[in-house]
Amino acid sequence: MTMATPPAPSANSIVPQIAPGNDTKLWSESLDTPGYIPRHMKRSASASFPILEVIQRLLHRLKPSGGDLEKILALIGLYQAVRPVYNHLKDFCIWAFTVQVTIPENDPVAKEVLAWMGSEVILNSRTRSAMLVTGGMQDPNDDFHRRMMMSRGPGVGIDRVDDEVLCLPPIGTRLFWLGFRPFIFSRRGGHSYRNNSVMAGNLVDDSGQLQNSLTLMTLGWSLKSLQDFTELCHQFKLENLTGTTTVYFAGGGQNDPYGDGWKSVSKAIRKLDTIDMDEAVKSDLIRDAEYYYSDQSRQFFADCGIPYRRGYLFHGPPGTGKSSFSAALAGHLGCDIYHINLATGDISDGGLHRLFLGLPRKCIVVIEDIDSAGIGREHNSSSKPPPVAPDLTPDLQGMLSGLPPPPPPMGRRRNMVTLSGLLNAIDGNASQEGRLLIMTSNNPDSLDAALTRPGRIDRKIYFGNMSKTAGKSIFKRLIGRSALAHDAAFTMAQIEQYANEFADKVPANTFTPAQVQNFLQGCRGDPNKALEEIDAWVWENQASATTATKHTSHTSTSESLVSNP
Ligand SMILES: Nc1ncnc2c1ncn2[C@@H]1O[C@H](COP(=O)(O)OP(=O)(O)OP(=O)(O)O)[C@@H](O)[C@H]1O
Repeated sequence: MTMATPPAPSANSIVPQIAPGNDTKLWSESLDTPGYIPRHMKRSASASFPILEVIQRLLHRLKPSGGDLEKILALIGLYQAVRPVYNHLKDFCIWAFTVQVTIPENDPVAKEVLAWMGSEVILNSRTRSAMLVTGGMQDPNDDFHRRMMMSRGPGVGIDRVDDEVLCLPPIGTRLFWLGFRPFIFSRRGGHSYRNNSVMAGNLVDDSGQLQNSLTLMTLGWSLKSLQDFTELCHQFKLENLTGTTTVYFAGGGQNDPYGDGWKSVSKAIRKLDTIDMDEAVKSDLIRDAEYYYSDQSRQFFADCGIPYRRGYLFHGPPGTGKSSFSAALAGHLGCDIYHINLATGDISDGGLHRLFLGLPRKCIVVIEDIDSAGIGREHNSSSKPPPVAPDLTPDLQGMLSGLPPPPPPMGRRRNMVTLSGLLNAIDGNASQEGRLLIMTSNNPDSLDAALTRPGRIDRKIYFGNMSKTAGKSIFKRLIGRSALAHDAAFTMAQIEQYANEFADKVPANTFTPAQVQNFLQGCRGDPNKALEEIDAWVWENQASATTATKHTSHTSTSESLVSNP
């Protein structure tokens, strides 16, 4: 009798794997159990979601009985039912008992709020998160920026003197108190541009929330307390930012497709006495600007119903101090300066209008090199159409004269701002009042008369080449000061004499202050080197300077188109 032996399993045959410690019966039972998850799948799920592992272990330890499970499920159900009620109640309370304001982050007010929050809340409390912003240190003696630096933060020992590291509130929400009043500050970031719409130049996401913005909320029924808070932030900036001017540049470019933001940087104030120009013209202009911002003048504009605006045109060769004087004037008046460069070609009419809408009431706006922005006479609808070939038939001539203007030459971008767009932005009905507009130009004759008419431009000031007096003063500033500070061999009287000699050697009204400044910088504070090398420098540069400035060889002059009221 032979016993039938079961065939030995071959290496390729499929044999059910039995987990160690389980017998075959258990294995086959569990396979039939509804909802059973094989162990290897559990393991890979736990590896992907470690939280599942934690929950599984917790449940295993608690071993909830059927009753406990019911209670847990009931609690979850209750939470789900109560949550919408709670949300509605919360929304109602917010609506009924609080006031809030939203400020786009590119608005100057937002910068003031962020600076106050950074200094008074973030650095003054046991904060656990902050946003650090690095920028070039403009003035190492600037007290405000040192106060805002991380070195002052609790427990942080960074003491950087080369770079400025500002500590600002991070994205998120923060509660703080001003006296007995609670405030909620929220800072919202931005997402991709793709799914956003634009509202008044700002990005809005799908839920209607303004991106890159700040929201301030407090208890009450009137916005007064929030207005008071923004005023406090403004005062804080004025008190702490003494010695600096905030310079804003119109955004625009690949990273800012709407081109409507202001980017800012803090700079040490340039003093007016470092600008060399005709003293009479300079002081007349300063008096005019001071008067414009006086209460008396404000009242005059209001009483007469005249829009409260003033405009200057600074013209003259490049490097004669137009931009430098504008910056110094802003520092003198204690206001910020806003630069717009239309020649870059990436600001549209709409973008320019929004830029002007975002200006504060007291500021200086500089539209640089307005002639090179391509908004000349050719854009004026009243200007003559370009001549068409006389040998064409009258029909063809008529067709050609109606064609749009030809594309700009290769390498030059077509300007996106039109003359009417510019005029509308600077003094249209919706345009902001209170600003002092300065247009700078190297070639004012090419400007459209509409742009420079009285009311838009109230004063034209010519910035010319360097006079003898200016030559003396620039020598004393760039060479004399440093020589006196570092070399005891020099006396004031000697420097005065050297300055006179230097001024005599540089032909008057021939070179721009920028050219002479460049030469003197190369002398590294050495008066003897400056006097030794100036003759050769003049000889080398005079020919080109004379050709370039043949028509512009006189110092600053002022033409008052409209006298100040
Ligand atoms: N009148 C001046 N007094 C003192 N410094 C001057 C003067 N003019 C020019 N400079 C110096 O020359 C440099 C260029 O000056 P700035 O940019 O103000 O000239 P600009 O007339 O505005 O030139 P552009 O027309 O090219 O904008 C600056 O560093 C400035 O310090």
